[in-house]
Amino acid sequence: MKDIVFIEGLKTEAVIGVYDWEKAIQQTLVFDLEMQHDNRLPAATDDLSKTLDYEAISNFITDFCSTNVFELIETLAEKLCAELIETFSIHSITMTLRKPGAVPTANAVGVKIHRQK
Ligand SMILES: Nc1nc2c(c(=O)[nH]1)N=C([C@H](O)[C@@H](O)CO)CN2
Repeated sequence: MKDIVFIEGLKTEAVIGVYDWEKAIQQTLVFDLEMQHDNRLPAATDDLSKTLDYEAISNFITDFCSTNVFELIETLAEKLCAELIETFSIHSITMTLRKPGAVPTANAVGVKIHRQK
């Protein structure tokens, strides 16, 4: 089963970073998510409650980022994936997390993880 629900380019603000100056500011993070989900049941029933609600998940991510402080983006990605899997009963997630301001000479830096229930 290869169906997915995805979220692309979700921008959030977070206090994140290893250096002291980073602990006093908000920085932009950008998320891409691919979540495995059998889309046949929601399609057959036309019922939002049978699918992964990308709006609810986006709001959850935004809220998580604004209420948690970490040094590494690895830690944020790991803990957020665990919470999403538990809260929304997600079978598996591939999460790409970019920190656009971190290395001005790079197009993008970040992490990509895949986690399963
Ligand atoms: N693999 C990582 N490398 C770095 C991280 C990180 O979270 N994961 N963080 C930093 C600093 O916080 C950086 O973003 C400041 O510009 C450096 N390397």
